[in-house]
Amino acid sequence: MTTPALVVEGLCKTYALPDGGRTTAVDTVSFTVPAGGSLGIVGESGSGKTTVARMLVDLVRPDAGTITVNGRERAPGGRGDGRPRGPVGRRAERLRRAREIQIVFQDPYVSLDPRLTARQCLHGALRLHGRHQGRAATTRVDELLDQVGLGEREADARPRALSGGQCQRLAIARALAVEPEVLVLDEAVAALDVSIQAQILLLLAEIRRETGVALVFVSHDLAVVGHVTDDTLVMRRGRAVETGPTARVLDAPADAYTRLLLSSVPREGWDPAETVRMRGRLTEL
Ligand SMILES: Nc1ncnc2c1ncn2[C@@H]1O[C@H](COP(=O)(O)OP(=O)(O)OP(=O)(O)O)[C@@H](O)[C@H]1O
Repeated sequence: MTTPALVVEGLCKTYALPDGGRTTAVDTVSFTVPAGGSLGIVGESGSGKTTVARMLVDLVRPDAGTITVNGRERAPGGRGDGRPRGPVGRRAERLRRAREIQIVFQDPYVSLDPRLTARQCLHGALRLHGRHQGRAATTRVDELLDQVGLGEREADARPRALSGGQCQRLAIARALAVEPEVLVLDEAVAALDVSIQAQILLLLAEIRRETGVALVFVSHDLAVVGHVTDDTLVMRRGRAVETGPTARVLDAPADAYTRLLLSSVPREGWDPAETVRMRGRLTEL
């Protein structure tokens, strides 16, 4: 059997509250993404999706649990194998971990450097990770631009001269420049028009096929997750309430909360009052 791209076991996170108490954001969440697989993490606002995504890329330190990429366990907080390191060693370890898992956020205008053209941004990522140099780097940048569908004009434009969809393509190319094992997309199409969303979703499916990168797709939008993932994990109040093949979870949800999420999506003959009633029954549980 091939080693899974990502194994997450018993991930927990609580945050301090101003009154001195703590709130549980993520409670014992576990999942596996096979090599080249794609997992959707869905749930309403506040269910803990972003906290999971941020723990995967070292932006939030888990209280407990393990994250294993391609059979190699990531120690919490980027400590690597636990050996003492100087600043150079710590930087090398940080970069090594970044090459395992990359993330694309909702707002590319915030995550991209406004001073750099698309081409400069990609050259910078290759240089930082020592991926390619000289002519090989130029060729690789052209390949990446082509892979995400950015042309000559966009290549020499800065983010403010690009549309939201083009910026998101650039953010995806920058993540791919690092050749990660796992790509996390945190609400990566949420801010885009529906037609642009569709283009980015198709692009991600193509990239997965071509590169074999495993995807973790965090979204509040069940329709989006339905298009790009093999498996879906549903989160409620920090816990995984249901997980399984996406088609099964969306067509025959086993959990009442998943049924509520599905019933909240407007469609022909939709009855919002029934959704409100379902929510009322669920909060009593
Ligand atoms: N830095 C923080 N300090 C305190 N509480 C936090 C912090 N970050 C998140 N939380 C709380 O943790 C819970 C989970 O938040 P999280 O952002 O992970 O949820 P989410 O499902 O991604 O929601 P959204 O889609 O709105 O981003 C929420 O109750 C939130 O208020």
